[in-house]
Amino acid sequence: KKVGLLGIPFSKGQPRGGTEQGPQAIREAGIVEKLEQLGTQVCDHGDLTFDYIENDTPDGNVKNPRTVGHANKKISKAVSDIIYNGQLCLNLGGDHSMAMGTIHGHAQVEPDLVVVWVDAHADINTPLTSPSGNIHGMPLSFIVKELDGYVPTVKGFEWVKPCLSVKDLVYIGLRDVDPGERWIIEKFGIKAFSMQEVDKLGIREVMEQALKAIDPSGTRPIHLSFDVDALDPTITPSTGTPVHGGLSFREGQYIMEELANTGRLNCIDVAEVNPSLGNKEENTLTTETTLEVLNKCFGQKRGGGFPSNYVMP
Ligand SMILES: N[C@@H](CC/C=C/[B-](O)(O)O)C(=O)O
Ligand SMILES: [Mn+2]
Ligand SMILES: [Mn+2]
Repeated sequence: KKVGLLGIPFSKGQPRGGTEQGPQAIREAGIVEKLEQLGTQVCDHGDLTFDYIENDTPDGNVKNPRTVGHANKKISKAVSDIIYNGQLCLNLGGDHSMAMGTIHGHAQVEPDLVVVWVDAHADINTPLTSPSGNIHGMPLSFIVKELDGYVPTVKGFEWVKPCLSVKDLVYIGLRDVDPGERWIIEKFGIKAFSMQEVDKLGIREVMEQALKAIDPSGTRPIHLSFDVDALDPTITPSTGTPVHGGLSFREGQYIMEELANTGRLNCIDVAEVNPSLGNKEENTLTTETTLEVLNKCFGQKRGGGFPSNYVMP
């Protein structure tokens, strides 16, 4: 499958500038070359450009609503087109508010998708439960059908059609979940493997149970939304909301290897890389770690490999 690469240089879902430099940092780390080395054809769709709405005052406590809403409408369209063209859509963010658009867009073409959300955070606060008003903590609440009655209309989001059921969502890596989010997870029985379950069960068992929970028949398209802050901050320091006790480099790679093995990864978000946070080596560490984890989605094997045309000298 060809990979359609889409840059989403966006930061208005949270207050720290810098995630708009995420796509460039991941590109400069060599993502295209790496994919091509793995024998994957890459169609680089470039970076989206966004309109910053003038005096975008908060709606309730929701910050930058029109700018974020408008951006995600554009993201949704762009992702729909890439998926419609049969490409594996690789979205380079940008803050995690982008996932409202990427999942919405993916679902327009593949409504039977399931979502694997790898993150320290649940990102399912509603505008009324959010402690910060930052939309990168709310993307799922706008698109989950069962939350329709709990999410007030927000200026700029009139276009959003809830497109995901709670039974088609699974979390891996949670360790900083707000009360409203925990209530939603329990009330709707959302499958959630926090770092406690990762420690208790081990990553192999977590992946087995996670995939069985959302896709027991092993047939559905998978949307991976990967927030780099799911990994331990010692290996991805340049991110806006770091939380200690994260996934190890090996656990991160294992998750991606197991998702790649399904052969049904159709859309991947890489969110919350913020090159403006941390120093040069922390930036390099963050993007190199991200690439080393991400390349396992595309067939990079820790056991090694050789090109199909390899001739032993
Ligand atoms: N739960 C917090 C933190 C949100 C974190 C968002 B992130 O996962 O995309 O980094 C909030 O709602 O403000
Ligand atoms: Mn996060
Ligand atoms: Mn997130």
